[in-house]
Amino acid sequence: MNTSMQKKILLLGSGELGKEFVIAAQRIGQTVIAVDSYAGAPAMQVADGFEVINMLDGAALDTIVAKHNPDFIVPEIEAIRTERFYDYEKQGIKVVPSAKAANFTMNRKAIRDLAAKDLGLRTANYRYATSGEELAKAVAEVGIPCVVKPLMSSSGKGQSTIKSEEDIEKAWKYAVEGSRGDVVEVIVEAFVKFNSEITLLTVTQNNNPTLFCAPIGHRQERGDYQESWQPANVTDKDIAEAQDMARKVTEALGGAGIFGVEFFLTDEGVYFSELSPRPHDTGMVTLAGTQNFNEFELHLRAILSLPIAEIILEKAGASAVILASENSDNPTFTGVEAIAALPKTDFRLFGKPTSRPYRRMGVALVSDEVGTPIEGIVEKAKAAAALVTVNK
Ligand SMILES: Nc1ncnc2c1ncn2[C@@H]1O[C@H](COP(=O)(O)OP(=O)(O)OP(=O)(O)O)[C@@H](O)[C@H]1O
Ligand SMILES: NCC(=O)N[C@@H]1O[C@H](COP(=O)([O-])[O-])[C@@H](O)[C@H]1O
Ligand SMILES: [Mg+2]
Repeated sequence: MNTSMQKKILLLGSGELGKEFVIAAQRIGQTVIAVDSYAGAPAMQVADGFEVINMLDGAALDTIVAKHNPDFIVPEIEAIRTERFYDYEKQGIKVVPSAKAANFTMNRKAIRDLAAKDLGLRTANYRYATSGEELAKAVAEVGIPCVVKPLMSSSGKGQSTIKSEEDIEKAWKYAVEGSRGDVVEVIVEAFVKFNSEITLLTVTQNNNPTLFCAPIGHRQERGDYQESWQPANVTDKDIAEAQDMARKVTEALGGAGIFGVEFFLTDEGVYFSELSPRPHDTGMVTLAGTQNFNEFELHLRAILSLPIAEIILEKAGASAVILASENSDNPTFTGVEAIAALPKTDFRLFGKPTSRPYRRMGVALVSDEVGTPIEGIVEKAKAAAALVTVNK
């Protein structure tokens, strides 16, 4: 029997999250083939091999799965022909965290219906629409203000808030343009007036109990995260409620790996929003050394069925994004010396070969002793990120 710990991992999606995952995997001798729709993607720069394909093309996926015959398939983005995953699972390949988890979260409808209808979790009131007319009817039902999102999108792409009836047509067009898959359908959610929002990193394991990280707070603009911090200030009651919901939804999806479960905290209690069956962008704060294992190391350990004795909060920390402002085929950075000179501060530049307005190109990371007021750490991270400029 081959008891080699060295496994072959096919990573589907090769952005900044994938890059850190590959680095974690390389450190313990794993082999990773990184896949994305363009060459030179961040994770490809550190992987053993790479493939450039359209991951929504099932035949193209089949070809590379057959070519590499991996032990594990690790999805890193949502827009993948995830229906194929059920077959790969039948062939004996481990899909992470499970074919069902990747397939259900690719489409907001599947995961929202599972959470709200099957599991009875508290969510914003919602409807679906497949045309501008249906959207107008849906908006009338959920009420204004409301949020419109393509069923297949992430990082806020195609998302807008309807504040009056005049916004409906614009919201429909914007959602169709921002949709990533081939599905022309949107979800309309009642706007939740939350006090704050959190990501609860939840680690499901093959032979051990589910573990939770300290909650991560974050602030979003245009549906995309700007700063995140850990630990977030959350009452014990809200934590218990969020953990209970995270446990229910991750159990229903199955498999082993890290999940980023997103919640809104309101005066009426905790609302489930959505989840990533993989490391979460707001979880990049763990790269500041806030925990004994960062979110990428936790994902890897769970996948390989390596025991995780405990997750310890070792530092308080914050991350702030470094965004591009223009299109460029050769982006460069200024201010790197300035950020490097700051105490208790670190940074990542992802090495994305091109830039576009608002594309995330790097992240600033600040940490301090547990108990240090988190607001001050977030301000430091924002100031650090602001030192770095992406030039075209
Ligand atoms: N119903 C809602 N009420 C209030 N705010 C909302 C609602 N839905 C989304 N938002 C805001 O927009 C942000 C992004 O929404 P959501 O997480 O659904 O988008 P996404 O495109 O899946 O983003 P990502 O892939 O980065 O997680 C939320 O974190 C929240 O700040
Ligand atoms: N919220 C999801 C998320 O943060 N995903 C991360 O962004 C990359 C895409 O970036 P790009 O659009 O700049 O190529 C993805 O590959 C993943 O690492
Ligand atoms: Mg989200």
